[in-house]
Amino acid sequence: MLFQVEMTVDIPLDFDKAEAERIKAVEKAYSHELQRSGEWRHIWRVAGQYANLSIFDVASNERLHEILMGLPLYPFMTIKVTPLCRHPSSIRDDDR
Ligand SMILES: O=C(O)CC1=CCC(=O)O1
Repeated sequence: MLFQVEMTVDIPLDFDKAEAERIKAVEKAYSHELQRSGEWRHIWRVAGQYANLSIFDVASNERLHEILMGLPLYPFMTIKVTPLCRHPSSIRDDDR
């Protein structure tokens, strides 16, 4: 099942800088692991914003929920999820 997920990050300006950098490093490792497994298929920076547009390919809604709840930056994020399905004009074999 494919989902577009937009994550917008908002870390308060007075939040401890070293702790923020630590959380971002853990977030990066978490993301890398899921990208290697294939569940986090794409991640793009939204130009001009501390936000990303990502594509997830997961087995269920519950699995997506589990992944998003596990994001180390989750407490600082606004998340928008859009379910996707194959477009009839797509020529890509992996657009399921
Ligand atoms: O910087 C972001 O957009 C938040 C984020 C998600 C995965 C990651 O490595 O950073």
